[in-house]
Amino acid sequence: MAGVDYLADERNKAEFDVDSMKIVWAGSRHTFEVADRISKLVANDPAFRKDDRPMLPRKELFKNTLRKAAYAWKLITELRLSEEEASKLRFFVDEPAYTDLHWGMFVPALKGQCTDEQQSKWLPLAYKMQIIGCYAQTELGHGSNVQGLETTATFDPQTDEFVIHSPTLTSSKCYHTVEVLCTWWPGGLGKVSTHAVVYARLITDGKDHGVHGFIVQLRSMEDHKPLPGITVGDIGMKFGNGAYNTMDNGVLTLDHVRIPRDQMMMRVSQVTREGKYKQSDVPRQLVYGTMVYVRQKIVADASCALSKAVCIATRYSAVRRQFGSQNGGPETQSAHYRKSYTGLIQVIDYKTQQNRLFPLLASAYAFRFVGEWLKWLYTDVTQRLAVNDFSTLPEAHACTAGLKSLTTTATADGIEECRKLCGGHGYLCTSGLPELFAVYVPACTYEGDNIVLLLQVARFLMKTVSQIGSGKQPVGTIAYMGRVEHLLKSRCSVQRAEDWLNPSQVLEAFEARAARMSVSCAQNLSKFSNPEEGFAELSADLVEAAVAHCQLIVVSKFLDKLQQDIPGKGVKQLLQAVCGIYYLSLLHKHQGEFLATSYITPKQAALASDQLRALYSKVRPNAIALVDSFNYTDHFLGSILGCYDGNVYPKLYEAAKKDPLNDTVVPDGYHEYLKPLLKQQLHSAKL
Ligand SMILES: CCCCCCCCCC/C=C\CCCCCC(=O)SCCNC(=O)CCNC(=O)[C@H](O)C(C)(C)COP(=O)(O)OP(=O)(O)OC[C@H]1O[C@@H](n2cnc3c(N)ncnc32)[C@H](O)[C@@H]1OP(=O)(O)O
Ligand SMILES: Cc1cc2nc3c(=O)[nH]c(=O)nc-3n(C[C@H](O)[C@H](O)[C@H](O)COP(=O)(O)OP(=O)(O)OC[C@H]3O[C@@H](n4cnc5c(N)ncnc54)[C@H](O)[C@@H]3O)c2cc1C
Repeated sequence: MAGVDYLADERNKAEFDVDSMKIVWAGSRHTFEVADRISKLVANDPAFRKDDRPMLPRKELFKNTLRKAAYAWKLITELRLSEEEASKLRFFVDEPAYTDLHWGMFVPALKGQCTDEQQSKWLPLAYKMQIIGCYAQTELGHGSNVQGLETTATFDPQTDEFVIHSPTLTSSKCYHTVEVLCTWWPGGLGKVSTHAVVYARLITDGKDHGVHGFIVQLRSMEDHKPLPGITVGDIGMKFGNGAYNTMDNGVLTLDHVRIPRDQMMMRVSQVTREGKYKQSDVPRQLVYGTMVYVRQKIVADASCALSKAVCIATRYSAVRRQFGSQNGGPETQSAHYRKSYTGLIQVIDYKTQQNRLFPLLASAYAFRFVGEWLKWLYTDVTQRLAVNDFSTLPEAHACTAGLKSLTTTATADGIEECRKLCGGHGYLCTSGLPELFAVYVPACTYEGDNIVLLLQVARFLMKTVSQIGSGKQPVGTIAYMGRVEHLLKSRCSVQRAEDWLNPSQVLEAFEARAARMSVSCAQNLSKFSNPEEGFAELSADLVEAAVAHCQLIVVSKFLDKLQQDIPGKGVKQLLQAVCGIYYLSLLHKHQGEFLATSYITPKQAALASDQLRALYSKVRPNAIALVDSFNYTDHFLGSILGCYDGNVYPKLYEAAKKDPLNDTVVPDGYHEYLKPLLKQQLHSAKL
């Protein structure tokens, strides 16, 4: 029944203006309009079909990705799309590809790590895609420990070149096999990139200056073959069908490969013609600047991935019915469902479903707003760095690392929860959820393992606690530590469930919990004579303190957002309810910490749960409208369960018919393997 909207009744229940919410979600009217136009352009172009991905063999899958990326580039140039429109187009094509690394890491590395002169040489080539680049940092043996990288870049003053080399060791520990220390993992490296930013230990005159970035040409611009000394290829299939296998993550060995001296990225430090090493007036950590940039991008991306999963699970939860009476259904049902499902309960009305789904819906909004704020913080730190103000760099590192960790962990777990919320059908590839999970879950590992990153936050917290009383006033996201004395002794004043809607009360609860956990860790650390030993021993507690701090940031940025002027009927009220669900569900989940740090009492925790349930009821009639506000096309969602019109069952049935296994009624292999087996059983039965 084309044209029927099976979710129309749900949409009619909305108590807020969806068009206004769409603009809040997008960030501005302009961003909304660009996204809306470009997403439709992609959705309406059959060249960007993606429903066949789980079925394609790797080679075909990869070739398809190359085709789509080339076609996307053709559109970008022919339609003269702006940088913003082009990046939206790649986003809505929704297929991991070498272009993510080219635009997402290679270009930012050139911008952040190269001198102006170097940028004027390399950036125009990269912008026109006359060269394609990747970010080659991780080695087979070293990922998290960047300081431990073993590839070397040795300056040769005779020729004014660097010799880049991946060492090969014969390891007796490894059953006498050869252990190759190569670059391993970079996306786009395996089959596509012509160039790479390679991270290697800089050696001049026998002295090791640590890890620096170098621009290395990998492949011939004539025939795409690897240049002399370079061995390069794909590292093989990764988790899931389709999924991240569209990406050519690669392996690279460099055997005494020579590059000109001016291909060392020289913004942070330089090597002169005479081979002298010079450090600019900027902190060495700026070599890690590209990672800070990408972590900030990943936080913004988390809300996209989580909102997709939540949109699918919410729409399907309104369509799906289980149990209930056969006689007389809720009056809000559409004619179609009244006829076939009279009286059955929509699974979204089960409180247990709401208790799993609505906190994820709220997290998607929370991550959206914290992502917006983090983008601001990143822009701010970049502007400060340009005028040699490095004061906010440690906070920017802690925020990007911590929020990357928090949001990607919650999003990966959230996508899997959405799959379960969709029952059996969630396990079908046509639900879109298995592929979404498989593509998303490595975000917990790439750009810094999430635990390793939380430990960086913990170091920042311990440093801040150790400076309390020294006269150095903590600022920004850590300013609450300046009020630590008050936070250590204050008590929650909540007396009624509604008191949990008071923003200043909520903020103090999250601040007190975070401050108390950090101070407790610092006190325990001080019992160790060797601080590094203490840090290692207490690392599990430190990670929990870091999570508490990061959750405080997300909550406070959501509350800040609500202080702004938000136009549109009922929009602000709904966002207040969504925000309440976000922080109260966190409070409920981490009740043990709020209670153990003695800021709240068990009675106040119970009142928080009462308020949370009340907010579920407030959000329930608005749930479909809240996910419609993401403004996702059916193409982008890539899910039958999440389709806009809710007409799930016929679509599932049709899609199943199209599975290659159903091309024939009798399967291939019947004559070889099934028939003889069945014959044999028949024979023995007769005996
Ligand atoms: C599906 C698509 C999603 C896309 C989303 C959108 C994104 C767009 C583009 C992305 C496209 C595709 C996604 C795939 C990309 C994946 C790419 C990669 O994975 S690249 C490789 C990334 N590798 C890592 O992240 C390694 C992790 N390790 C580290 O970062 C560091 O080594 C460390 C943080 C663990 C620190 O190590 P450590 O040895 O303990 O410390 P150091 O001595 O190095 O540092 C001392 C000092 O420096 C401070 N520090 C550390 N890092 C930074 C930093 N980045 N910025 C500023 N300061 C930093 C640290 O705090 C210490 O400070 P002190 O004051 O001395 O305490
Ligand atoms: C899909 C994908 C794409 C990638 N793309 C790129 C790319 O484009 N370019 C690139 O250079 N790299 C890339 N990588 C590599 C990625 O950045 C690293 O895998 C990542 O930084 C984690 O490092 P690791 O693999 O060494 O993990 P490990 O550090 O070996 O982690 C293994 C375990 O040890 C734990 N651990 C490690 N150190 C500590 C510690 N100090 N304290 C406590 N626990 C610890 C971790 O928590 C984890 O549980 C990619 C990886 C993936 C999966």
